[in-house]
Amino acid sequence: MPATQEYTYTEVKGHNTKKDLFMVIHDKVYSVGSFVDEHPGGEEVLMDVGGQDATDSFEDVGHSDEAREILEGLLVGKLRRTESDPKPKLSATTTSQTGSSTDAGTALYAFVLLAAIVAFGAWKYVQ
Ligand code: HEM
Repeated sequence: MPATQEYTYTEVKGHNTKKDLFMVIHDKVYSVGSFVDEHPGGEEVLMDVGGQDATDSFEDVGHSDEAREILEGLLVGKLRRTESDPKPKLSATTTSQTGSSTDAGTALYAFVLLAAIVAFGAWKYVQ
């Protein structure tokens, strides 16, 4: 099947059995039936997201490049969204990165403040 084939969300939903399992990751449609038994993370998790958008589940695990290569081999087409379809899922990475940069900023601020106090103490000491 050519990778340019388009599927609607309703069509993807119809493929939710172990042998005929479709899932959507980053708006692309994958047919994972042949891989279910080989998945190192087990068949259960794949069945849970069968016929659905699995972008979050797939990215949350932090799959390796090898996993992404396998994924490309399972590609059957792309998703054609209609008005009533669920919105595209965003990767959680962006949010957590913003969080950690704020933490780093706070730590730097505290460090500079502490260094100033120590410098002031040292200056007083030598007077
Ligand atoms: C067709 C899509 C998927 C492919 C090709 C795939 C492939 C793989 C591969 C190759 C691994 C071994 C570790 C690695 O290389 O990263 C792995 C591990 C894992 N996968 Fe997936 N995966 C897919 C979808 C999912 C989904 C939707 C979930 C849902 C939660 C999931 C959960 C896991 C877990 C929990 C592990 C860790 C297993 C362990 O280390 O014990 N995977 N997957």
